[in-house]
Amino acid sequence: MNLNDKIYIAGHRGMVGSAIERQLRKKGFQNIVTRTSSALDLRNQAAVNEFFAAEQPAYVFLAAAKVGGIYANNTYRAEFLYDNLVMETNIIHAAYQNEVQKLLFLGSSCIYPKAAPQPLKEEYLLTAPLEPTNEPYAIAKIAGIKLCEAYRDQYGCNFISVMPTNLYGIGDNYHPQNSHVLPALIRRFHEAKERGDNEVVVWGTGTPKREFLYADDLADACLFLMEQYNDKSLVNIGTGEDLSIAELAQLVKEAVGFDGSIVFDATKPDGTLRKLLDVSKLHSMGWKHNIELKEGIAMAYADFLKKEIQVEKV
Ligand SMILES: NC(=O)C1=CN([C@@H]2O[C@H](COP(=O)(O)OP(=O)(O)OC[C@H]3O[C@@H](n4cnc5c(N)ncnc54)[C@H](OP(=O)(O)O)[C@@H]3O)[C@@H](O)[C@H]2O)C=CC1
Ligand SMILES: C[C@H]1O[C@H](OP(=O)(O)OP(=O)(O)OC[C@H]2O[C@@H](n3cnc4c(=O)[nH]c(N)nc43)[C@H](O)[C@@H]2O)[C@@H](O)[C@@H](O)C1=O
Repeated sequence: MNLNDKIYIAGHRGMVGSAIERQLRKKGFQNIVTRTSSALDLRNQAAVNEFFAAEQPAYVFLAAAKVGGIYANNTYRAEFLYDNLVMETNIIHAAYQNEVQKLLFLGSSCIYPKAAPQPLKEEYLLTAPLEPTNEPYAIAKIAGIKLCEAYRDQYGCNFISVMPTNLYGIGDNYHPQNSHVLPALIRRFHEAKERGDNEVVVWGTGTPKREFLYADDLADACLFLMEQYNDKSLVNIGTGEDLSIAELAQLVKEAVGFDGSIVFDATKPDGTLRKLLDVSKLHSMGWKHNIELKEGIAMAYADFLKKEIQVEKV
């Protein structure tokens, strides 16, 4: 990518899109095109075609999606399938028609089979059934991967797919039900501390294990791959380290400074028991994450507090 190339970030207001924009601007890229979802609904094929024809971006980061945690995925199953299928299909087809030089598609670690061996290697895709709570989202993401592969095979498009692990960071979604576990726990422990509660409820048994990557590290890896990687096969992006939800809850409790106890609500779903990514492919290319979990949680909590103060002021 040259510094004056036109780059479109789909989903630039989201946690990942905004981190990609920060990284690009830090490196001196200025010719960045963005649209909010109200200015351009990416489910509208005619509007997407019109946008690409007018703007003619050279590079595309596809970070727009319907995103959420285990409850949202399991509840809004139709939206997670429909919105994601339509958005990625519209963008990938328009990128082909308008001769975009390179496109990076963001998938997710949930595309791998529920019972796959750990750590999850890229070649485990489509080898066994998926986790039921997020099957619609995973099917949409797998379709996105297959679109990138098919447009490469048939038309020679340089479209690549990356599979991030669970992410967190600046601008995360703190919705009490729809968010992912890390922002949900930051909010729940913080509110419990403010109210002086004795306990905090954590969903599930606490035994599932998850891997967490700070969004700015993910953005750095996306830029690295946009510059360096031109192959058909997917690339996992993570830290290669995981911990149990009970251990994560303890870390968040300490970061927030909550004194009470943690209780587990086993009536809530655990989801996949483990989904640790094998990141040896990315490491062998020379990329490794920078921000460790404890430091990242402290930064995410600081961002949460800043937003909470802003909301109080309005
Ligand atoms: N968060 C995570 O833990 C993980 C995320 N990912 C992937 O990373 C990518 C980004 O996720 P993340 O940043 O967390 O998600 P966010 O929910 O923070 O951001 C999603 C973005 O998508 C845009 N968007 C949603 N619907 C539409 C629409 N109909 N038309 C136009 N834009 C739309 C939103 O735009 P606007 O703000 O303008 O409404 C928003 O900026 C996704 O592909 C996700 O699947 C992968 C693994 C884990
Ligand atoms: C990124 C990834 O995100 C989703 O998958 P997930 O990894 O299961 O995501 P999660 O963050 O919501 O939960 C992780 C674990 O944590 C537990 N848990 C405890 N307490 C809370 C809690 O308060 N909220 C949430 N959400 N989970 C909680 C929860 O029960 C589960 O065991 C996918 O649907 C899919 O979209 C995807 O790709």
